[in-house]
Amino acid sequence: MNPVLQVRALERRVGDVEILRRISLDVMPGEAIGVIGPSGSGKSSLLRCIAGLDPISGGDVLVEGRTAKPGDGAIGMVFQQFNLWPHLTARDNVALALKVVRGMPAKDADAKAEAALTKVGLGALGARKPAALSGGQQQRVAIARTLAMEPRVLLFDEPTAALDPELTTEVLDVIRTLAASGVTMLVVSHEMGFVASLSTRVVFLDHGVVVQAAPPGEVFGGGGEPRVKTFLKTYLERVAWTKDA
Ligand SMILES: Nc1ncnc2c1ncn2[C@@H]1O[C@H](COP(=O)(O)OP(=O)(O)OP(=O)(O)O)[C@@H](O)[C@H]1O
Repeated sequence: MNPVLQVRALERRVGDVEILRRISLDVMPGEAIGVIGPSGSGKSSLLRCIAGLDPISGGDVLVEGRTAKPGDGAIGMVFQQFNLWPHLTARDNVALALKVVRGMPAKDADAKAEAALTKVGLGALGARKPAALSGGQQQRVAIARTLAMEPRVLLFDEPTAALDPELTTEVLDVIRTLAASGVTMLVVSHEMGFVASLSTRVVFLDHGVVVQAAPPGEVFGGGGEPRVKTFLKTYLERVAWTKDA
């Protein structure tokens, strides 16, 4: 089997700051890669470079063996902010790019939008505008919008960071369902339990370098690199402190 996504010696520099340093990663079809690491380690930058949103200074990003180009639809990205059009219904938000970018006839685009909304559990709410949806539902519309474009790889950058804790579960459940159905994805998240249960592999970044890329059992089960262990220890202490507070 060939990798869907190949990241080869990817570098990103801004001025003399090295944000990503020769990152290489092959992602096989159906893999769910959890990307973790300290704040500022380069997680968002990695996803943005893969999606073609940030310019790269060196290396390659290949999707199914071809250089990915921004806007070719091979890679889809879901952000922390949902970025929905407030004046459009959920269905129209999902259908817009299909009509405008893909030139799909309105009837087909609407049917595809309905199917994508159903996949994220919002089949009944397509006629609502964002203001009439919860934050979790709005993020699910954003996921449906990306799914409708049928990308080969789906990137999630902190998809629940803007949500109240009680609304994160529904979004994480949708991502879990997509992963279980074989969608190839990379997920940046600070929710370690979620990353541990979702990922086929976990990539730990620090200072723009991949410190460890291994199955979650290895990374979270005490087999981690020293830097990873320190990070997880601090994370667990913070979670325990938050629970006690
Ligand atoms: N356009 C830019 N110009 C200069 N520095 C940048 C730029 N974009 C990102 N950086 C720096 O690159 C580093 C990595 O940033 P990035 O947002 O990718 O980290 P992150 O791991 O996603 O952090 P967080 O977990 O806090 O979201 C940070 O030190 C950041 O300040």
